[in-house]
Amino acid sequence: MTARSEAIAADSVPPLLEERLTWVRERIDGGSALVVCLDFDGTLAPIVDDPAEATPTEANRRIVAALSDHPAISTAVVSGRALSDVRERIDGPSIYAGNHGLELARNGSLAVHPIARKRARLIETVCETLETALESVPNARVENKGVTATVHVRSVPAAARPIVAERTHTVVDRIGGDDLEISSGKRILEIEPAIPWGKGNAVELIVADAPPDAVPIYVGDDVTDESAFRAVEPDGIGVRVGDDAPSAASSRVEGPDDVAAFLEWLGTAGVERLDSAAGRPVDIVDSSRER
Ligand SMILES: O=P(O)(O)OC[C@H]1O[C@H](O[C@H]2O[C@H](CO)[C@@H](O)[C@H](O)[C@H]2O)[C@H](O)[C@@H](O)[C@@H]1O
Repeated sequence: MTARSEAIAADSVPPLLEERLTWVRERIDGGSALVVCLDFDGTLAPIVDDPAEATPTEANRRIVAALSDHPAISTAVVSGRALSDVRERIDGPSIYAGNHGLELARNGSLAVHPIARKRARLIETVCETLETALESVPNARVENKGVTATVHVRSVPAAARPIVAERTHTVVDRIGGDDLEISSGKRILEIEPAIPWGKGNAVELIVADAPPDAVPIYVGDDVTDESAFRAVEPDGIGVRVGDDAPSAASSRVEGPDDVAAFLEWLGTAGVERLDSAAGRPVDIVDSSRER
């Protein structure tokens, strides 16, 4: 027995997912294909102090590339980062959504939400103003992502974080008025166009391209991933990574290493079930192959 077939026999998944395994298997048994949508920071890549240094774990890098090669699996990365940024950080998927779904690259074309595109100039002005307003705050960073921006406070001394929040709100209110809004994430303030559009909308578009009986899966770790969980549940599988915050995802794993273990399971036991249910010869994903 090879290591891979042993893994299949054990049907092993990360500990937190074990109690949901029957449910996960049932979802997969009902489909002929998978649409695997993955958040980036905190999901494929561990959270780090410097956002420019974020990189997927080696195991996630390999398994995402391997899943992307399987004919019955579509993979997508759905990130809060700019699309051009996240695309540089992980290879393989045929679909990328950036800026929380405001940018979507699929089927060879890139779509940008038209209102977001119009407000990019406002975002730029906000970023320039914030660079000056936050200059004196140690380690405050402004990330201009084109149609949105992020103010990072992870490395800002705790006592100075309220100052960053206050200055950011003042600048965004003054320059953006009703056209921009602020939401929060993991030690960040996200500055976005005030429009009802999020990751969930992008995931709905991605899933609509797949066969009707494809099983949608979304794995993510933060507040902005919640709309995406709602887009795939209850027929698909939502997996929240980390913390125990209330979530629309019905399953949980602990961190990026567990994400890799879950994706490995999908590529072995999951694919075996999928192929058998569809009456296809079993085509197990091999993530150990050098690429
Ligand atoms: O939707 P995601 O792909 O998870 O992107 C959300 C934000 O991720 C990045 O910030 C987060 O990760 C950084 C690196 O680990 C960390 O330093 C920061 O504190 C986290 O909030 C990214 O820089 C943002 O643009 C994304 O919106």
